[in-house]
Amino acid sequence: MKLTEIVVRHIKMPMKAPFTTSFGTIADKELLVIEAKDQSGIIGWGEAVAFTAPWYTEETLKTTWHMLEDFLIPMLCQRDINHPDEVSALFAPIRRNCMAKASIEGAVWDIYAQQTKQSLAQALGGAKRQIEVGVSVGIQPTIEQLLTLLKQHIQHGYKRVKVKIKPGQDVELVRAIRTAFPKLPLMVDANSAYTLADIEVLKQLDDFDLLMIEQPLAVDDIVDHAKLQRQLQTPICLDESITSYDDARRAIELGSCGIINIKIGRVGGLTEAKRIHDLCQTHHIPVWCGGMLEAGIGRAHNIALTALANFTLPGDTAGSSHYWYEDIITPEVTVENGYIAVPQSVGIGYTVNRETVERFTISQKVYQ
Ligand SMILES: O=C(O)CCC(=O)C1=CC=C[C@@H](O)[C@@H]1C(=O)O
Ligand SMILES: [Mg+2]
Repeated sequence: MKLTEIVVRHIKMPMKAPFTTSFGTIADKELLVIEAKDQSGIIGWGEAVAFTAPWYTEETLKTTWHMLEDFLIPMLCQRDINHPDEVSALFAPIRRNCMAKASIEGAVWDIYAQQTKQSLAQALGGAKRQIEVGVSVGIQPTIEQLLTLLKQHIQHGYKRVKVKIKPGQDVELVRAIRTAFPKLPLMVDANSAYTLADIEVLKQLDDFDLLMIEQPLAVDDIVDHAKLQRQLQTPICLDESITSYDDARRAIELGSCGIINIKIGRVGGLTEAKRIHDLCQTHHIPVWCGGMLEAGIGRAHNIALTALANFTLPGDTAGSSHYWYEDIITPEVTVENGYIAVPQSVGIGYTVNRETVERFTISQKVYQ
């Protein structure tokens, strides 16, 4: 395939409920929609998931667009590609900027799946017909509001719930949840809010039968994560620390985690996500698919990836209506009894609704 035209659209979508973390609140999600066309007219879709500020990783929506415009699109446009795996090899000389790379690589995978008349899940090697999903809950103003929300999610059938913790809002918060929901499959995400000095607090979390503790320590500290894991019974799940196959390899070798959260954007694309999945499978490390409050295109990519066998834990890919009044794909992603059906039609398996995308578009640019 040869990409002959790429359209980048900056869109802004109002969220049904703002998502609050210790770094701030996202009330409207801004993202880039990537539309790539090959020489035969097939269109593939990708989504750039970086936030507008660099608190989760160093990338932002603006840096993503800069990387696409000045480096990645010129490297890719008009070049002959036999398989999407070649894209990450082509981008290898560019350091990091994983979300920028993943956005356009995802569109190439979509085109490839259509060319080879497979669903994206099949093209990746995924055989699951349905995937188990959980939900991630942002910080709530009070514990009562959090418990009310959790009750709704449990009634909705989500297979597990993830809540945010930070120093001062941890042990007692988890105790309150456990008291209200003794059997709830529950995990916590700290987004790097702790250091090894907090080990006594983190050890107390072992009392609550948590599925895992996500990213307790610094992003670049797999050594301290290994020290912490040796003292905890609860598995550590790494999120921000894993941006590549090699990060995962080192973390596994050191014993820094028992579980890995794979986000396609964070690791630079579907090819790298699949490599990390395969590596973890070999080492008996279960994985699950993280979320970046994706619109429908990113959500479709997450679903396809999760169809791979070692995604044995429910991910954060909740249904479209959990986030959006209106998603940009038809049909929207729906969850039934905690499952999403993996589309079997060719490509991402959902149709991008151009009218909706245009309504949400702030600016756009065409590259040839
Ligand atoms: O997409 C979702 O619903 C999951 C969102 C989510 O939990 C996160 C998204 C981005 C940054 C974090 O706050 C958090 C995470 O770390 O996984
Ligand atoms: Mg996380």
